[in-house]
Amino acid sequence: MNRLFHVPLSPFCRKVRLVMGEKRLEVELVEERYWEQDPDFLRRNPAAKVPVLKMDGKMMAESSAICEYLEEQYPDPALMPRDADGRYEVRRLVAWFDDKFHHEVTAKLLYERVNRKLMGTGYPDSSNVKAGAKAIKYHLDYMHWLLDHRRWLAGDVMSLADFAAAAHLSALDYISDVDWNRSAVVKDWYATIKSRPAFRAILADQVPGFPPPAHYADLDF
Ligand SMILES: O=C(O)/C=C/C(=O)CC(=O)C(=O)O
Repeated sequence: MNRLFHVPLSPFCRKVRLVMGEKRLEVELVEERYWEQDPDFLRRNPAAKVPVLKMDGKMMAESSAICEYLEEQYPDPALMPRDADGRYEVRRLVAWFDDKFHHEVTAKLLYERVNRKLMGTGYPDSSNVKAGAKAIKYHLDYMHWLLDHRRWLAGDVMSLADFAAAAHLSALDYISDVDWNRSAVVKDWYATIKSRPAFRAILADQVPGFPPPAHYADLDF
């Protein structure tokens, strides 16, 4: 059985779960308190980060490397275009969300609150939370601009870029800082991707101290 060492609200773990769900790959989830640096976990990933996927006797780390491995081993349904330009655009946007969006928004809004609570490292820094709340507007506007030109974030077909973005936004949903009324096209894109069967398990996540967002109750699969 495939096994994913993860943290429920980590966007990087969510991205891998979404890709595995879309490709209908079964996986057993094991919650990992990676910040405790347990020696067994460090043996699995000396970088001490989640996600770590155990699959076919291998231990794999780094979410984008994992997702591209899954894409090559299980190409159906495809989450990367066949042409070089299309693949470039998907990779650019995955990096946008996992790097720029992550540092400007997820780390400031979500990690500042959730990780400090989980790890017991004190109270959120309000200047970080304010900076994250300002930055998310710019990012939602950028997504609006992309979706005004294309059906999906990286082009006319759904791709890994959509799952990378949705992984961050679905985690942020737990702290209710996303103004879904800022852009109707972004709201529609989110509703569409969230209705994928791959999202089911993630939407059912129970995170102690962070009840599921109220609007999840309206979802109908
Ligand atoms: O697997 C990745 O792409 C990245 C994982 C991390 O950066 C894990 C963390 O250290 C974090 O979530 O901040």
